[in-house]
Amino acid sequence: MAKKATKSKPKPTKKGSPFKLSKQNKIILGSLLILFSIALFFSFISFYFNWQDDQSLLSEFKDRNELAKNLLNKFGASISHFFMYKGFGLASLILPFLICITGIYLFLGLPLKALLKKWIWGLLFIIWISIALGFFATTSPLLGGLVGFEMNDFLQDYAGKIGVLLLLVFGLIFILVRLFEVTPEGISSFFKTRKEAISTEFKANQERKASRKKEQQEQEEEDLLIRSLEEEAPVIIDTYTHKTEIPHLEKEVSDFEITAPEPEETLAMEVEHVIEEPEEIDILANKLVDDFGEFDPTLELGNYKFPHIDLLDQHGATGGITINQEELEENKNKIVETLKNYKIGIAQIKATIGPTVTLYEIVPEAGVRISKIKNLEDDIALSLAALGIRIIAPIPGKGTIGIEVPNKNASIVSMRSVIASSKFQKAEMELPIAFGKTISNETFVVDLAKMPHLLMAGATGQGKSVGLNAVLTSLLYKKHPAEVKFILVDPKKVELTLYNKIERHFLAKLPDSEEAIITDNTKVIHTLNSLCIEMDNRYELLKLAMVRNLKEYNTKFKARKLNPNDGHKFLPYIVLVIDEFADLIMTAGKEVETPVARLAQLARAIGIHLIIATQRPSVNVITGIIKANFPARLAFRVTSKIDSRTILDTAGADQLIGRGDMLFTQGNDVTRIQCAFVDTPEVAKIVDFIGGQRAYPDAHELPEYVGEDSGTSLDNNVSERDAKFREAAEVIVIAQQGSASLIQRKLKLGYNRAGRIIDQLEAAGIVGPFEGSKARQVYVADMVALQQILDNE
Ligand SMILES: Nc1ncnc2c1ncn2[C@@H]1O[C@H](COP(=O)(O)OP(=O)(O)OP(=O)(O)O)[C@@H](O)[C@H]1O
Repeated sequence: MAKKATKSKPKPTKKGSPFKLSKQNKIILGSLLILFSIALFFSFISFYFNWQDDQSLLSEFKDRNELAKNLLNKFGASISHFFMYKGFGLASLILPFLICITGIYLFLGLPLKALLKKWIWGLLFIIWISIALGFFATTSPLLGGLVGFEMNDFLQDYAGKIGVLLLLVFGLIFILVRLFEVTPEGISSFFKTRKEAISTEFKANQERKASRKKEQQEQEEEDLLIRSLEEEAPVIIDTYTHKTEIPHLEKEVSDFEITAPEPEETLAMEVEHVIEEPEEIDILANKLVDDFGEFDPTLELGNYKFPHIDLLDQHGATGGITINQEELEENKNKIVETLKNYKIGIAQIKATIGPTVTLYEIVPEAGVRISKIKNLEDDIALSLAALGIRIIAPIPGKGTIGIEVPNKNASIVSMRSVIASSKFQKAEMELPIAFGKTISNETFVVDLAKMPHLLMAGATGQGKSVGLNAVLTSLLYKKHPAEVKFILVDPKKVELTLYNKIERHFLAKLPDSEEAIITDNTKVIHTLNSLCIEMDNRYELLKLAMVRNLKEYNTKFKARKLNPNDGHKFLPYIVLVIDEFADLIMTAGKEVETPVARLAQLARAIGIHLIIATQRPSVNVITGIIKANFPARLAFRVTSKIDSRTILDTAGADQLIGRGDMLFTQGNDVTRIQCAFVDTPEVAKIVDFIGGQRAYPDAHELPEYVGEDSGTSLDNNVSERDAKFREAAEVIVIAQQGSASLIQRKLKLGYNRAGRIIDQLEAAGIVGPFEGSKARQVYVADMVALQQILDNE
């Protein structure tokens, strides 16, 4: 039967299991099972009364003249004979119940998972009862059935009667403890509750008696009062009589209190396990999924084709790394020689050849102190006379010392090779990024969603832009336009312009902006604030959906458990890429830092990830608050040790050789990677390929952000002046230099606000008009004059 049902399931959904039934089939199968179980039940019952008469007919099943006495005739007699006589005896009666419950579950479309447990327990019960009946009711073997009889026979041959009895007791304990969760505490608390119930009942009885007695007395008093009234006696006497009676009653009550049970020291609690009922919403969602399949966010661009690997070039690196034995030998000798000069003996040396550098792993002789080698780092590098030597003493978790020496002929790691690698292709990550290859020539793939934000730094010309392109290319190769959106900030205006072609596929922008790629500072501030609004909105949606992160939210939405009418929608990941972050921080200061820090702190759960690149990794660009929220850092070659420390918290990035040689850290370990190379024409080919396909009507729209009024009026309106106006005026007059950046620096203000204050100073006649690249003229000579002007206003 079940087989039939499984065959009738041509579900188009991607993930649906082949055993899934449609709603209609479930109702049909469910009702069939319910009716079958009823038939089974009646045949079993009837079998007990008629089995002796019907037994002779079993062999004459086909003979239509012979009729069985079983309520379901020959069918009933045969099936009962099979289950009750040849099977489990009386215990078989559980079977119709199990079948009936299965039918009900199917009929109502309840989740079938819970059934499995019922069946397992049901079958265990059947076996136990059958053996128990076989054991105890030896005179009527029909009770235990053939199975019960044979099993007993078998077990008794090996364990004897006592053994089987003990086995049965154990089975009973097992069932009671596991199924009914009976515990010694539970039993004692059951008896205690019974005891309590009895004593409460007893107490209540006594109280009832007492109150009846009291009522009687009151009645008598009343009668007395009426009588006394009739006799015109003073009322007060009766009140007294009334009162004196009360202590007597109270005493009686307090007598009962002695019989009450003492309070228990430990209160045993029975925990009732509730079988989870499917929620109304789940039933509806299951029905929707049954009828329409899971929600597919990619459906709108159902024909979208992912870029193919041939869009990327080989860059001549077809044969992988070529090993130059001579070079290896030469370097080894140099290392041994150099260390010998410093009286460091080597016990063992091993080389791992990477695409750009070779790692020589050294085990020093016993007794050599690692700190000695560490102190000699610079001298060793000098003696080896090669650029880009990095000494790792010791290699974390290995107990060896590593010396990385650049190869004479570095091989390019092509983007094509890392994209084609099985590690990337099979990566089960939300936002997989193939950065390049490690020193041991393994493809290095990480999940941006787990990072969750990335800080990139490197001096100019060391491969930062190529690195950014590698990140974007990885995501373009793996993600559908519905799943991820980019926000690209490119103050240099040239690096990321290419991506304009995929605006309507992959980019997100502010509602009123024309260009999706952001190049000016005001727009960046608006976009960052808009992203903060998006973040808050997403958190609200997550809260409503009662989930903790974007992945759970989208899974729930795909399973149609969230109603789009309540504002729910499929939420794509948003990746914000900011190139030249230093430039932005210098011009916009806190106005950029605050939203970036806020996003970095909070946006991880809701799928907004930040990638920030900067040429100058100085502390005023990568401030403490930003650094603290960017655990993943990527350093290309930088110019100084200090820069390396700022970005990685350790030296080393200053020792890199450039051209995509980089260090990546996501916590403690620092990994040296050769960044995959993807050239601009390749990126152009990829974006052309994607851009040439059908797109969404517009770029993904971010929420609208209404910024502070940036309009500048030259009205000298004192009441509308900025709160920092006076301080700014003092700064300008003291410095005798009318520049907005001075105000920005001294008062730690954002670009916009400083600009507004300068305009107000101009309106107040303190500074002159804008003069291009020169600073404005200051019209007030000193603080006294300024004081006068401001006081006269
Ligand atoms: N992974 C790499 N493999 C091989 N060569 C590379 C790699 N990355 C960069 N290069 C070389 O270095 C040059 C400069 O790289 P890139 O333009 O990425 O530098 P940059 O750090 O972005 O510079 P800027 O900050 O001035 O924009 C490239 O033109 C390329 O020749």
